[in-house]
Formats: sequence, C-alpha cells, structure tokens
Amino acid sequence: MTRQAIVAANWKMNGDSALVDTMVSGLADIELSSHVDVVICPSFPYLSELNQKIKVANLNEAIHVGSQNVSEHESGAYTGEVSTAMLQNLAINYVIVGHSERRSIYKETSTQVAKKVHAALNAGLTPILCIGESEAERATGETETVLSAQIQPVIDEIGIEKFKDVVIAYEPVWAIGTGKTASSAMAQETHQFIRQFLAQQSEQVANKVPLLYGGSVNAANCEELFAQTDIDGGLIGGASLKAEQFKIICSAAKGK
Ligand SMILES: O=C[C@H](O)COP(=O)(O)O
Repeated sequence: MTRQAIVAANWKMNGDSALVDTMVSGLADIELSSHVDVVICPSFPYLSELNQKIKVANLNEAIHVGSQNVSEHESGAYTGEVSTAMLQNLAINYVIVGHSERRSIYKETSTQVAKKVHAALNAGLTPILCIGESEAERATGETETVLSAQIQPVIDEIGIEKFKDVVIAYEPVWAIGTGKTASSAMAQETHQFIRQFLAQQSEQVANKVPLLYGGSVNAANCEELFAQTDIDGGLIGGASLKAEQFKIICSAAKGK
C-alpha cells in the first residue's frame, strides 16, 4: 500500500482575490507524482472563490481546498465561528485543526482540538491535526511527552480506528515563520517517534496516516525533507504565498 503524500498551503491571514488568481494560474501546468494531493487553505472569505476557480481551471483532481479552522459545535450562538456543515456546503475537503497559532493565541486546548477533529470526521472532512513543541520544551527534552499529550486526547475522543482518516502535521513551534527549519534528520527522528506512538495502538493506522512536516519549508529544503522515510509532505506557510515556490514544493512530494 502506498501512503498518500500531501502538500498543504496555509495562507494564514494573508492573501486576497488577486492571490487566488495568481495561484490558480501559477499551478495550471503542475506535474505531481502519483499519490500526491495538494491542499490550499485560504481564509474563510476566499474558500468558495478558490474552489470555483480550481474547478474552472480543471485542477480539481489534483488540488483541494481546505479551511484553516472549524468550530467543534454543530450550530448555534457562537459568533464568528464556522461549522463543519458550512464547509461541507462549500464542498471543502480538508480542515487544519489545532494549528500552534490557534493553540497559543486563541488558547485552544488539546481537548477542544480533539472535538474539532471529531466534528470534521463526522462531516466527512479530512482533519490536518497540527502538533508541535516549543523551543523551551525541546531544550528540556520534553518533545515526545508534549507530542504524545497532543495526540492522545484525539485518539481518546475518536478511537484509534477512525484515526486512519486523520492527517498529522508536525510543526516545531520554533521553526514556524522563523527561517529555522528542523534538520531533515531531526524532523525524521520526530516523525518516526510519532509513527511509533500510533503503532503502539494500531500498526495499520500508523502505516496509513500521512505525517507532514511544517516550519520554514521552502523550495530549497523541501526535497531533502520529503525524502525522509516518515515525512509524507508538508504544511507550508510563507512559501505557499508564492506560486512559483509552492509549485516546486508540491512537485518534490512523493507517496511512500
Ligand atoms: O502552517 C504552516 C506553518 O505554520 C509553517 O509556516 P512557515 O512555513 O511560514 O514557517
């Protein structure tokens, strides 16, 4: 069985209609290896426009649209929130859940993140579950404890069998937007730990779940990172705002 590779763009609170156009035309002649999915996650106002334009350009087989967040609640008095049903309505396939910026700035807890993963799966959306340690946590040797504590509540919430439909993005917080990338060896070591952690609960699930690396991935370092045994693609921030760079990164991914 070949494990799917995924390259996901997280535009964060950047971009506009002009970027939607530039990206769609920039990726028009993209050539991807088999078993590679590309996902672009713009801010909520651009989801529909991006999805439409991808379809018109006949790119919808290769390129999917995802949101950067979703509510764990079904509906109701939650001002400013967006539900899984609303995303379903827009034919969105993926959702980023528990990004470190959501955890640190908006105080999302691992319990809340687990509920969001559950809600996404119930709606047929593929959650990209973000996990990662801070610089201080790595320095004090707590990386594995922190990552386990971010993954286990999700397994407790959904059960290990359903975890086969989850994608994990490992993003060391100290590497996000800083230009400091984890070395490929360090990233591989951590990804291997994550896969082994899943394998303790289900080997089948561990072999199926794509593990993406995120944190200052760019056109120059993507090839080496994606060549690592347990790295199945990336979650790309800054470099995903430039069509040319993003295209190079997507082309470097391969299913394993
Ligand atoms: O979601 C993407 C990550 O936060 C990585 O961002 P970056 O590539 O700008 O470091």
